[in-house]
Amino acid sequence: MSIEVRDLNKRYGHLKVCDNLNLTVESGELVALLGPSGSGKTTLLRIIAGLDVPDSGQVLFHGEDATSSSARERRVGFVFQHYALFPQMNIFENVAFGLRVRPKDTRPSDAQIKAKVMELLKLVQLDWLADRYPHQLSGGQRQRIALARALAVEPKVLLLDEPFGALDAKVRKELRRWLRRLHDEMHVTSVFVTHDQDEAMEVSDRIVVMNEGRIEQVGSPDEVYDKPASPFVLQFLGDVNLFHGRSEALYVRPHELDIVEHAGDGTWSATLAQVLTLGPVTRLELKRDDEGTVDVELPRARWLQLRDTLQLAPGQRVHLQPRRVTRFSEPVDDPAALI
Ligand SMILES: Nc1ncnc2c1ncn2[C@@H]1O[C@H](COP(=O)(O)OP(=O)(O)OP(=O)(O)O)[C@@H](O)[C@H]1O
Repeated sequence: MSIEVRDLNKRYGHLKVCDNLNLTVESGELVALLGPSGSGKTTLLRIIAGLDVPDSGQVLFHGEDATSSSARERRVGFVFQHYALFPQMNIFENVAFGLRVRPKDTRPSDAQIKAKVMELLKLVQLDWLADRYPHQLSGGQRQRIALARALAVEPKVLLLDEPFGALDAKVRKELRRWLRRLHDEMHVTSVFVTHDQDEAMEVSDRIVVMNEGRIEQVGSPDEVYDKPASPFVLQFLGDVNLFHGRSEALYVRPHELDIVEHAGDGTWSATLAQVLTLGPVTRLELKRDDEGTVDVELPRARWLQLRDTLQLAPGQRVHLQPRRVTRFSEPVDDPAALI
């Protein structure tokens, strides 16, 4: 089931939350809506779901106008950040719920419901928890059950709003990989809201980067990272150093800078201020002559080699060689304000 959004607009008072959005999600794709808080991701997701009505524009499901059809008619499944499982029902009944409340003529038999629920619980690898109650599960397990429950009614489209937002970093990471694998097995067209660029990069086929109600760029994780369409995208997808050229802004990511022994064409000079070891990576903070700072990230082995050969220590002058520079002609006054 493909999804198409055409010329979509939505305002809350004076605030344009969806500003003429156009987007196509292909059948079977997993797409992330990525952007800072307030950029309109959830509103767009809710409009796709049929939970919110746009001021103008259309939502098409499989080429057919669905703008005025209800969430139920659209057959979408949801998973939210704080998905409330029914506390008084055990896990089996939570997953079975959507099937049990179907009208009589389309409701499966008890045996069919049992088979379907157990199949889904196996799919999310939690069939051994069928008799437990939600409060007896960890947060990560609850989100997996929430997903099984959403899938029970065989949705044509799966919509996930920060589904792992409330979980700790390690569990989030595990669930991301797990969601990717699950999607590869199921191929349900899925749209996934996140403000976490690593999550979007790791899970999705394509990323839609949003900012202030507009779509800044749509592309594969590699495309948006390697060929950002705007300074906003570049800065939102990771740390970056900004240098001002004559008529352009030059951006270099910390890991795209190296330290070299001699000044040369295209090198910059700065003073080493701090050295921080972050596992396999060493992060250097340097002071520029214009009072700004530059961050450099080196593999730890490279740092140790440089430190020993160049006798590097805080206070020392060093030469920086960028491996890659991204240029935008628009000068940006305050890049921090964009994030
Ligand atoms: N029902 C509403 N009434 C008024 N304003 C709203 C309503 N829903 C959302 N907004 C505003 O619209 C803007 C976009 O909200 P939305 O939830 O879509 O953003 P988001 O990108 O999902 O942000 P977050 O990551 O914080 O959830 C915000 O400024 C929000 O305050």
